[in-house]
Amino acid sequence: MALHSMRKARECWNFIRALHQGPDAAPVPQKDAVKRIFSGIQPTGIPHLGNYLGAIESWVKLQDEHDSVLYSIVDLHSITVPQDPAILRQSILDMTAALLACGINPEKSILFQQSQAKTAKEKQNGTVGLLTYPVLQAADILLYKSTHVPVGEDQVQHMELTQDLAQSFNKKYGEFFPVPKAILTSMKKVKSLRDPSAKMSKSDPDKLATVRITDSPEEIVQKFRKALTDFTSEVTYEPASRGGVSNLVAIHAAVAGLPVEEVVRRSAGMDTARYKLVVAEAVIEKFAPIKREIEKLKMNKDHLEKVLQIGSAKAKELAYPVCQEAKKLVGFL
Ligand SMILES: Nc1ncnc2c1ncn2[C@@H]1O[C@H](COP(=O)(O)OC(=O)[C@@H](N)Cc2c[nH]c3ccccc23)[C@@H](O)[C@H]1O
Repeated sequence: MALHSMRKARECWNFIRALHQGPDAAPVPQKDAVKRIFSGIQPTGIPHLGNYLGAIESWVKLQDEHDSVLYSIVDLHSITVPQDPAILRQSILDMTAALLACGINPEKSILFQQSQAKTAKEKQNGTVGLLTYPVLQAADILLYKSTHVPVGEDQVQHMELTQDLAQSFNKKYGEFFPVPKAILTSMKKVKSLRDPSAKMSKSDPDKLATVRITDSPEEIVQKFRKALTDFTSEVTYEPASRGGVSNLVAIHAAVAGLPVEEVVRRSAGMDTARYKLVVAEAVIEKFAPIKREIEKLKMNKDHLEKVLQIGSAKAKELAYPVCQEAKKLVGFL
């Protein structure tokens, strides 16, 4: 999300807030609410290492640890750039297959399609929330009274706006929305393989920068072989001064499930050229079963559609009373 859009959204919110200035309700301290986990991913393209280590892997753990967990395939967010309808439709199913293959279990969490889980009434009320990306994201989160949002570092600004919106609403109408907290993993910012100062991203024009879950072993080896490091051949973990090799160490530790120190210890005496192949091998091993499962799931379109239909209906059920109560508080109902 470009910074200027973020600023615009904040300006927009301040404007809305100014319009609504009236006698403020007394601030009520937040109670310990039931925990509700919520997160989302855009259906554009195959998830990459950053999505996986920064978000999806922790989503899988969280569904085991908490009772109320929702994951949204945020198709409404994806149309901020032009999308071919047939490709978008397919991408939503592909993302469903990828998330299921990564371990998202619809018995443990609600996996749903954002556009299908908006209540009918809300659609008619089409607000600024549907027009500005960060405000729509805040609406996603607040609509389910979410308390915790597992995301990568790039979403922190959006979380701050969401917190602002929740607090402002509560200040005016009394405690209603929990102020949601971001949950960040140790891999909150997986770096580009070609530029360790930038995050790994789906839209990177340099195809070698981003490792996708479904890349072939050959592609993965090629991408790591070409990963930008420095002129020191030793493998160390010094993110501030050796961003490239440290990113490889962090990825290696995460996919192998080992502490960074252990990974560094095991690579003693190895040069970075050889180490890149070790990391590539670890990533190939991690993604191989997921890749196989994606291929299997993609053959069963009916199943994928069913999962989304059921998930979207459940999400809608949770959203409806929140939406109604919010409308009552505001005076729409
Ligand atoms: N290089 C990286 N390193 C670590 N984590 C990363 C990296 N790249 C991506 N991520 C994380 O992956 C998740 C999905 O990314 P999206 O860009 O689809 O994510 C997005 O575009 C959101 N705006 C989607 C969204 C819409 N509504 C929401 C409500 C709650 C949470 C998220 C959403 C994210 O957690 C993202 O932080």
